[in-house]
Amino acid sequence: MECFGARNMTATMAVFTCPRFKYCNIRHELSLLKHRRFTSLSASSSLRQIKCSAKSDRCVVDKQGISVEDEEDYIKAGGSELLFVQMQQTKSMESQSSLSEKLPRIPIGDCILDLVVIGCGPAGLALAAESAKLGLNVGLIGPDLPFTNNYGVWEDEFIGLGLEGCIERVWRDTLVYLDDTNPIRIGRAYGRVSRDLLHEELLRRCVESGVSYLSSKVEKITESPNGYSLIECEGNITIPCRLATVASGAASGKLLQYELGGPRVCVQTAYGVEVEVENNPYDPSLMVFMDYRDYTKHEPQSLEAQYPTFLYVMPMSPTKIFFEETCLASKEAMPFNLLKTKLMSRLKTLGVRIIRTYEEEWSYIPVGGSLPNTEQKNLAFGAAASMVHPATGYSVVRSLSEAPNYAAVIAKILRQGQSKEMIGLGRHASNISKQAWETLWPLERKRQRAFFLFGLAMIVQLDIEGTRTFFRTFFRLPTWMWWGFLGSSLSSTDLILFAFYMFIIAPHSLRMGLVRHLLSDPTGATMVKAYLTI
Ligand SMILES: CC(C)=CCC/C(C)=C/C=C/C(C)=C/C=C/C(C)=C/C=C/C=C(C)/C=C/C=C(C)/C=C/C=C(\C)CCC=C(C)C
Repeated sequence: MECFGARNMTATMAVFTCPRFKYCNIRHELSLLKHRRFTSLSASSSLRQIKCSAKSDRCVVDKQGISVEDEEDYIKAGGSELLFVQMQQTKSMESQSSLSEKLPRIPIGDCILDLVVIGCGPAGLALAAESAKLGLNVGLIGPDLPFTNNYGVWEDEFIGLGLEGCIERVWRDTLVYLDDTNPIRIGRAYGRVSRDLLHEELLRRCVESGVSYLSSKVEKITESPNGYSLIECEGNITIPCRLATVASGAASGKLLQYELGGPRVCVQTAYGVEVEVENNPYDPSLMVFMDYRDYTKHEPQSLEAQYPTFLYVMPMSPTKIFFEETCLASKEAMPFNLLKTKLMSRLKTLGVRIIRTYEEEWSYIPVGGSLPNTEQKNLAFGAAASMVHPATGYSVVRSLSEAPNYAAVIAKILRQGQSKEMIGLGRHASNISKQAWETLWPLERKRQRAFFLFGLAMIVQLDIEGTRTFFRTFFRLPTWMWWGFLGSSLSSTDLILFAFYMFIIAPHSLRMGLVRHLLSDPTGATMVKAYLTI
């Protein structure tokens, strides 16, 4: 059982995670909470949260993405604003196999693993499997948790990864509504990933390639006198390895260092429900990527109006629908109760009547922020390596598609390192991780990211009308441009073309906004600098 604290938050604050909620013991959690002295939680609010947390899976980070497990230590370190990353409720994950049952246990003793991957989400499992396939002796460490997210993907991208078998539902076309007139037809099939099938598939790859596993939480990574990484886990277990890669999501700050003085972290927040409804107004054969129509007509000054949100709709059948009210990005996290209120009032105006709720989902995705410090020996992958697309919040496809190449580079540097160790240069060999970091974040990728961060900073300052104008222009770009933008496949040169194209087709107000933003926002100067760096 792990326990996390939070304060300065809205009514539903993060409390703890419970690996497999069926084993929860509420009394035990209460005493843990008291022990950890979460002074800012009143008894009644704790109780309410414990009840809901007994069915949830959450984790706390501060604004820098640092995982916080002991509030007192955190306050001593000068932290103040804690936020939770993600919370899932009322979901059934029983059908997913447990990693401990399927994978052999990491041998504890003198054995030195080639690579330890920390974190058992899609990025961690994919990297562990790909690395072991190349002959490395790979250990995976992290809590044995099921996948809880509802991932949505462009079908073509998942086919490209050979993972089409994990898509549970495909919509042949996708719509974007920006106003009450005709929706934009995207002309691209979208799919909902079955979290159970994806988990099974990635686990199967780990089993086949010989990954070993330890269900534990990593406390810290240190270095032994002979240059090995020591993965210190709870319960005084230490696993030695030649290289460690942290893939435990956005809250991995405790195990990694990030560049100082980078752009601030923004947040994508969403509240979703999978429900049985009456009067579904959406065509069940089409997925709605973004419905930015405003049904609530909030006062311009109201809090609701300050956060432009859209509805993301996946009709699973004519009556069973997944609705997610989403705030694409904001400087401060949009309170979840507000997202829920917005969703319910939108559905009411649409005439949708909920007759049964199957699932509820809260999603918190930090976007933007700093890159990991690429001088450090420990590597990172997935959200821990800042691989989340800053302007969309998507990351799974990028992690899955980059895993084979990243694994190949890790295997190569470990082989090079091995020959140096053999001739006695082990400890003095130059930082063997540098090549891997450069594979993940070469200059070209940094330029692209600087461009995305500029776009993100632009989006977060737009009001609802500005947002609609922005996306009306974005979706009028040539298809290859906006497809490539969303899939992070445009080169930095393509992105310049993209910017000029967008500028040319944009209405006057947006053009002025783009130029103003370029000249006045710090991300504009950073982007120009990144483009000029060779
Ligand atoms: C659970 C989970 C995992 C999740 C859930 C949540 C959700 C539902 C989500 C969803 C999401 C979405 C849908 C998203 C989407 C997104 C998008 C579409 C985005 C887009 C973006 C765009 C952008 C940013 C753009 C940009 C642009 C730019 C930057 C431009 C620029 C230009 C310029 C600069 C110009 C200049 C010129 C001269 C000066 C001449």
